[in-house]
Amino acid sequence: MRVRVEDLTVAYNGEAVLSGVNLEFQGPGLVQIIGPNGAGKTTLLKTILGLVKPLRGKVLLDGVEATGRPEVAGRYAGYVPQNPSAPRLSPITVREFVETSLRLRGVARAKERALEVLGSLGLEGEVLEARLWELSMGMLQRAFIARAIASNPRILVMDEPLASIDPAGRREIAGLIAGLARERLVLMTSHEPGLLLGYTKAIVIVNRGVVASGPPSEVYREEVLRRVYGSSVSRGLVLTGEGGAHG
Ligand SMILES: Nc1ncnc2c1ncn2[C@@H]1O[C@H](COP(=O)(O)OP(=O)(O)OP(=O)(O)O)[C@@H](O)[C@H]1O
Repeated sequence: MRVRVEDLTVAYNGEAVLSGVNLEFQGPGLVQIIGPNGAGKTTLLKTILGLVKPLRGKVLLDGVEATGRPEVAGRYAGYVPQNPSAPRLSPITVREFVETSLRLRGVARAKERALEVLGSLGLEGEVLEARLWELSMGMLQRAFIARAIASNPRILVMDEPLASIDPAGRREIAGLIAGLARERLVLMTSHEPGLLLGYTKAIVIVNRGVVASGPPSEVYREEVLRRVYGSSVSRGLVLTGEGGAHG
């Protein structure tokens, strides 16, 4: 479980949003990608997943080139997108959501596997037959995590999984993420890195490029953060993770 990004430059409509990005992560463990709004965090994740094709550079997942190739990246990495949502009134149930994704991948015993993975995330009993769109944000996040890990990818990519969830639910999801990162490489973006700091092996600060990358003790320091966030650090939004700095 290794992610390597080499000399990545990504542009939208001719304007670079990430330039000269070089990163390497080895799992298992949790990597938190932080940075101001519009810094390019989601773009970095989508490029790692092959969903965005860079102008220049390479993405290697376990040594296999996945640049601009979501069908290759999808064999190595599961993805929980930002603000997961289900179309209102859609009839799909929680169980079907995960089971269908496994069937599409040709996984045998899809129903059993779906129930197993949903159960491991605390989704069981009546909730399995609830419509996806009826779930609370915390439950919906769990269903999307279940779908992302159901086929056992070695890498899990999550885009702001703690956003839009109430504080109690956020602590529960943070606990789940810490557990998931024991067995796989988890890359997540966050505006609240403080909540999982004790479980984090590396922090990457992105601001249209990589500003800093390394263990929290080296990177998650006021003097480094102040360069990127300016005064919001002194208001405690970033250092404590308790603020409302959502994007
Ligand atoms: N599909 C797109 N087409 C054009 N511009 C885009 C596209 N996606 C993102 N951008 C722009 O690229 C920049 C980086 O966006 P990105 O979503 O990667 O940032 P982010 O760090 O994830 O932000 P946030 O914390 O607000 O979610 C922003 O200026 C955004 O407006």
